[in-house]
Amino acid sequence: MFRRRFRSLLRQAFLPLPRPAAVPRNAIHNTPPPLSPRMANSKFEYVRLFERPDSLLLNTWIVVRIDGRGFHRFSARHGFTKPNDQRALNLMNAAAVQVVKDLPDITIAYGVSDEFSFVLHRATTLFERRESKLVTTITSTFTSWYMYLWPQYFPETPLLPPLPTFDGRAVCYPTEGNLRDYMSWRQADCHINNLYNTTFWALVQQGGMTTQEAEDKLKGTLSKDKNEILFSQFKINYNNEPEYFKKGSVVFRDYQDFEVKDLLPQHSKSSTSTPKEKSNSQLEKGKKLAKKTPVVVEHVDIIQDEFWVRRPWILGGR
Ligand SMILES: Nc1nc2c(ncn2[C@@H]2O[C@H](COP(=O)(O)OP(=O)(O)OP(=O)(O)O)[C@@H](O)[C@H]2O)c(=O)[nH]1
Ligand SMILES: [Mg+2]
Ligand SMILES: [Mg+2]
Repeated sequence: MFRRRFRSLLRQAFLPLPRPAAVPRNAIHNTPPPLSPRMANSKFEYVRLFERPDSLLLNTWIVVRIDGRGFHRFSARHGFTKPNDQRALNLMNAAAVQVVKDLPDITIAYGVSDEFSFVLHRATTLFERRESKLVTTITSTFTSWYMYLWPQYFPETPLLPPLPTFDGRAVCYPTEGNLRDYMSWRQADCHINNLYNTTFWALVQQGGMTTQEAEDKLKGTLSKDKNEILFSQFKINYNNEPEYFKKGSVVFRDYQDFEVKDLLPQHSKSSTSTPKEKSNSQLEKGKKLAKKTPVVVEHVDIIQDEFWVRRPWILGGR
């Protein structure tokens, strides 16, 4: 009796693991599968089983951030002025405006240096929220426009290889608070880098230091120290530096007040305050309105509440 049970346990322990249902034998052994009515197109179609679904989590804010590849070298090769090249920043902004115009689901974008973050509304269903499709579309649309618009912004400077390319990534933020913190993080980074770069290049260009000497001087300094160096040595009041450089660039649709009511969720008159589902015609109307609304670029604070409170459609629409 005991021996029989022991044998059966032993048998069970060595039973082969069940094969995962989704991966057919032919996918592993590279032999053509038997044709089934569902795979009637060609014997090769089974290779689709290797593709993985990559839809981003529902009901989360999607941020696609693109960043220039090797722009340290690219900017030197094309003679960008230091620390900020107005033409280069204008070109980045112009390309970003085209991306926002092309994709109405982008509610806001923020750019600094060689990067841009594009925010897709948490309700978006664009490309079924497929990560690779969103990231590659936004990145390549931006890159194409950057190349196309180059001569307008650098009429005297031909574009030289290696041509500009951008990488892209998507991150989902589950709450409005997380998204606001992300945007604040990028803008705070802009301020920190700009203060550093402004002081660094003042020491080099006006103070006659080598880049190594300037780097050594700034090592371990705080913001107030850099402000002090700028003011005492170069009579530069950092607060008076252009907002463009201090705040970066915020790109968004500038709706008029009377249009905003069409964009925000309507609350039903019943006791519950759940927003009503929008009908298809309302959604279409919203899309049309988005298409004809000007996309603007501003250099304003997005860390404090004011920007968001004054533009409720950015986070509240849909
Ligand atoms: N002179 C000048 N350089 C700029 C300007 N904007 C961006 N850059 C350069 O672009 C670089 C962007 O930094 P990163 O994105 O961290 O570095 P990267 O060289 O692009 O390298 P990867 O992004 O890792 O490929 C800066 O360090 C600058 O060298 C500008 O307005 N003027
Ligand atoms: Mg870069
Ligand atoms: Mg960068």
